[in-house]
Amino acid sequence: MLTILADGLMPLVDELFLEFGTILRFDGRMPSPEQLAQADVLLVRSVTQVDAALLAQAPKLRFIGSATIGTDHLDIKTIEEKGIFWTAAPGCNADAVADYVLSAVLNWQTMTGRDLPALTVGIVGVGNIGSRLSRRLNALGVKVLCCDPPKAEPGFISLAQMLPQVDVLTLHVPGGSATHKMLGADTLAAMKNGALLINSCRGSVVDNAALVSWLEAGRGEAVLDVYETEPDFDTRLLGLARWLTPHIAGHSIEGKRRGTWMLYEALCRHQGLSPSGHFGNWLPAPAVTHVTGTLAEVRRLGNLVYDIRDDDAWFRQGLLAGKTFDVLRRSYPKRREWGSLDTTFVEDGAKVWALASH
Ligand SMILES: NC(=O)C1=CN([C@@H]2O[C@H](COP(=O)(O)OP(=O)(O)OC[C@H]3O[C@@H](n4cnc5c(N)ncnc54)[C@H](O)[C@@H]3O)[C@@H](O)[C@H]2O)C=CC1
Ligand SMILES: O=C(O)C(=O)[C@H](O)COP(=O)(O)O
Repeated sequence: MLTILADGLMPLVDELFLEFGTILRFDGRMPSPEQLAQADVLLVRSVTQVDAALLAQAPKLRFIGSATIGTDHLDIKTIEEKGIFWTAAPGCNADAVADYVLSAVLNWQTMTGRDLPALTVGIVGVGNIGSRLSRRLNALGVKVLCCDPPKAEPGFISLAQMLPQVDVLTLHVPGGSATHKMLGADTLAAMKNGALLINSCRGSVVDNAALVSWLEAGRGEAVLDVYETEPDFDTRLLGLARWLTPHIAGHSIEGKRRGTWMLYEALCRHQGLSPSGHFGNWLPAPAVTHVTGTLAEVRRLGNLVYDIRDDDAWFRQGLLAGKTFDVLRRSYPKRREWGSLDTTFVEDGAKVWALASH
C-alpha cells in the first residue's frame, strides 16, 4: 500500500486514489517534513516547488505528479537523478485558458470600439492553448499571426516580425530560462501604440519593471493573470492594467478534474494497473442546456460562461479587503468551460462548434 501526499485543493483525490493506499493532504505551498518523510507518491499544483530541499526530506518518494500544464516548479534534473518517476497533465486546463483569453479579447474589442474583423491577434507559443485559441479566433473572423520557433510551422513568423503588426499579443510559452523576460523594454517598445498585451502563461516571461514603465508611458494596455513577483503582487499594476486576475486562467472545474484524472491514469500505468472507469464519469453536468441562438450572440454567451471583468472586480475587491493573492486563489468561485454549454445555433453552427470544442 502507498502513502499518497496530495495538495488539499486538488479535486477527486479521495475518489480516485484511495484504492492505492493512505491519503495525506497538505494546505498551502509546502507539505510538512513529517508528511514528506512518509510519502511514496506526491501530487502537487504549480505552487509547490519540488526542488532539492523538498526531495531531501522525502526519502521514500517514487512518483511525483503535477496536476498542471506548466512544469517550471519541478526540478526535473534532480528528480530524475534520484530515479523518481515524474509526470504532469499537459493540456488539462488548456480550454479554460483559451476561454480566458477569448473573453479578454472580445471585451477589450467592444470597450475600445474596434471592429472584430479588423483586429490582428499575435499568439506566441502555439501549443495546446495557443492552437485552441487560434481556432476560436479564426472562427470569429479575427486575423491570427503565430510565433513558435521550436515548431517552425509554415506561415509562422518571428517575435520581431510579429510585434509591430498586432493589436493584441498573447503569450502561451512555458516558463523557465529559455523564455525568461522574453518581453522586456526593447520588445515592448517594438509593439504598436495602444496594443494589448495578455500574459496568462508565466510571470517570469515578462519583465515587470519594463511593463510598468511601458504602461505608465501610456504606450499600451495589459491583461495579466501571472506576475514576475508572484505570489507577491505589485500594487502599481492596479492603476495601470486593464484587467487583473490572480493566476486563475486555467481554474475551471473541468480543467482541475482532468488534471487529477491524468495523474491517476499515470499512477495506474506506473503500478501496472488499468484505470477503472473513464474521465467522462467525473465530468459535471452541462452548465447551461439547450441554448439556441445566432453567431451574433456568441459574445453574450461568452460572457455568460466566462467574463474576465467579473474576476477582475472580484480580485480588486479582495485585495482592497486585505486578502492576499494566495487566499484569493484558494477561494476562487466555481467556473465552467465553454464546452459545458449545450448549444443549438440557428446560424453557422459550425463556427460556434469550433468555439466550444477542442
Ligand atoms: N495561467 C494559468 O492558469 C495557466 C498557465 N499555463 C501556462 O501556459 C503555458 C503554455 O501552455 P500549453 O499551451 O498547454 O503548453 P504547450 O507545451 O502545449 O505549448 C507551449 C508552446 O510554446 C512553444 N514555445 C516554447 N518556447 C517558445 C519561444 N521561445 N517562443 C515561442 N514559442 C515557444 C512550444 O514550442 C509549444 O508549442 C504552460 O507552460 C504554463 O506555464 C498553463 C495553464 C494554466
Ligand atoms: O496548469 C498550469 O500550468 C497552471 O498554471 C495552473 O492552472 C495553475 O493552477 P494551480 O497550480 O493553482 O492548480
